[in-house]
Amino acid sequence: MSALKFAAERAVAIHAVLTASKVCQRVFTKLVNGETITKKDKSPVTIADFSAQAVINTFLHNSFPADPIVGEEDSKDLRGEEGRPMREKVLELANSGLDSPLTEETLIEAIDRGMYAGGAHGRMWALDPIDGTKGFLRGEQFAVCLALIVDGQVELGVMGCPNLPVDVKDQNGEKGCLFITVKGQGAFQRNFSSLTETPISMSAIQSLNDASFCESVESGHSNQSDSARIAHLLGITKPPVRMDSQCKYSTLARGDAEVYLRLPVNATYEEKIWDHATGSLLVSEAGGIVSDIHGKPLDFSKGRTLATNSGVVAAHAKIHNKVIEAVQKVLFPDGKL
Ligand SMILES: Nc1ncnc2c1ncn2[C@@H]1O[C@H](COP(=O)(O)OS(=O)(=O)O)[C@@H](OP(=O)(O)O)[C@H]1O
Ligand SMILES: [Mg+2]
Ligand SMILES: [Mg+2]
Ligand SMILES: [Mg+2]
Repeated sequence: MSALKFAAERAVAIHAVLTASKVCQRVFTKLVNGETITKKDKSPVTIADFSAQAVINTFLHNSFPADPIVGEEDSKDLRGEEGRPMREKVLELANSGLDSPLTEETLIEAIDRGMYAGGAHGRMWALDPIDGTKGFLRGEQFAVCLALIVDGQVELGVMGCPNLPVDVKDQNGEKGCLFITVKGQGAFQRNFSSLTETPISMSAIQSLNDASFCESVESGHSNQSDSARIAHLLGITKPPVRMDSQCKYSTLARGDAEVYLRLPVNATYEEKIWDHATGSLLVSEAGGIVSDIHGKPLDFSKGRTLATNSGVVAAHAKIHNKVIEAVQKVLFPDGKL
């Protein structure tokens, strides 16, 4: 019997994401105070974001040296005298997850291997070393997200969610979930503490009255007043589940919520491919449909951003159409785009 497609990539991605997730957990328990810097776009970045990107890029490079990587972070703020204090901490942390230690030079090289421009041809990895950095800093949800994209199609995704309860019904129980998906092979959940993978699928609710929807904690990332109006129109009565990061996608994929709305807050923001690659495949392999607010599939072939899409709407395949109709009614009441 031949091995399943992308078996080697799957194994490497699992090991890389799990190792990076544990590095992030170590950072959180040790610090975090005073270890944050802010990029020009005002988004926070911590020593954990850099260390996780260095660790994952190193694993990828060791196993698939020809594969380019589209990673969120770059080493600009770690360079020179100014960057020294942060660089030294990142080096120590990254090396805590690696068998062969990096030097300052190879650390910078590893991080900057994530600067690929993306595009429609060939293989590439998309990496968000910490998605939901704000959630990470608050001690809430964040996710380490890695995806393999081939010719513009997401083929594989692995997501580490260190703070996500293994069982939604036991919020104080064990935390730390790994989600794994390969196109055509389904979606799976594993606990950090166990090797057993369990298939997951979305819940097929009978009526939207029973549905719950997920959205960002940050109102600057998704328009929460529009989503409240859409929920009302759909007859959704439960309050929104506000959660940081791509944990929203895994929450849908394992059946804990039915709809994910990410509604543009301004006309110029382009969603980043690393913010959606892993999560969108998880949801579609678990029985859902992921599109933009117009019902158009997300197009990962346009470079580092989803330049031709606007927002995100994810829902069970049976109700996705209805959700898009409501989104359009609320966002474009005159039928004009
Ligand atoms: N204006 C705007 N609109 C939409 N999205 C934006 C915007 N600005 C930032 N970002 C990206 O949001 C990523 C965090 O995702 P979430 O909003 O789901 O989580 S959170 O509520 O911010 O914690 C966050 O990812 P990380 O930087 O990896 O945390 C950003 O890439
Ligand atoms: Mg960021
Ligand atoms: Mg992100
Ligand atoms: Mg990030």
